[in-house]
Amino acid sequence: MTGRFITLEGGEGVGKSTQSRLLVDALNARGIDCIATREPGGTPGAEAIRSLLLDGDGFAPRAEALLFAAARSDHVERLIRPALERGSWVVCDRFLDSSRAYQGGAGAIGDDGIMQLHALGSNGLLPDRTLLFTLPPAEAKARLDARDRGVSDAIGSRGDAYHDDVARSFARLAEREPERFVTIAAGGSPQEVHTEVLRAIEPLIETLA
Ligand SMILES: Nc1ncnc2c1ncn2[C@@H]1O[C@H](COP(=O)(O)OP(=O)(O)OP(=O)(O)O)[C@@H](O)[C@H]1O
Ligand SMILES: Cc1cn([C@H]2C[C@H](O)[C@@H](COP(=O)(O)O)O2)c(=O)[nH]c1=O
Repeated sequence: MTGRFITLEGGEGVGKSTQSRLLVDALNARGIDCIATREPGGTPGAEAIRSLLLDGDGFAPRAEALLFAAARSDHVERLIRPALERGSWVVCDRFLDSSRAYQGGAGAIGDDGIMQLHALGSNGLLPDRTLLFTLPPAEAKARLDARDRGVSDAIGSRGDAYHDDVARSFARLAEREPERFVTIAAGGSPQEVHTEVLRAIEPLIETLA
């Protein structure tokens, strides 16, 4: 029996980490073995790459895309695939679609380039369901200001035009793959958004019955 692989995607500060925690707790409460993880990160090597990518001065565009793909490769091989193979569900805060939106669409690499890296690095693993959270930029900014008090990392600190492009790229991906993506308006309370998350995941839970 293989587990299910769920990813949470969207721009900065839309509530992915909050919803990841609520979802994992809800699945565990239903008796479904489930782990939470994140990208870039999730294994010691990938967390080390995360620090290089986000805490330093940044990289040239191709090096940046390769580093995200390398972190993902280690994460998939050492954590995600083994968990799925033993039947555990995996909830991942960001995955491939972040690379497609940030480095592919908004960056210089393009979608084909990101997908080639993913085919080589992670054998093309795709999630069973991807939840795309959307929020007007001003609301996301207010949440980030309250959380981070003006401090942001090497990618979060890119300008509004870049982040607008990221949001458009995510929307295009969701439009192209409606069988995998569910878009969720993230402007309600955490509990209201969580209700929509459960609605989106219910079909996967029903496959267990
Ligand atoms: N539905 C919500 N309503 C109001 N505030 C929220 C909501 N969801 C999350 N927050 C708050 O907004 C901030 C950002 O949320 P969170 O860290 O979950 O977002 P994120 O998408 O994971 O951010 P990042 O892209 O930086 O990783 C946090 O302080 C969190 O407590
Ligand atoms: C996986 C992934 C992430 N990013 C960017 C998006 C964010 O700016 C950071 C991650 O920070 P968070 O607080 O954990 O959301 O990294 C990216 O550009 N490409 C990717 O593949």
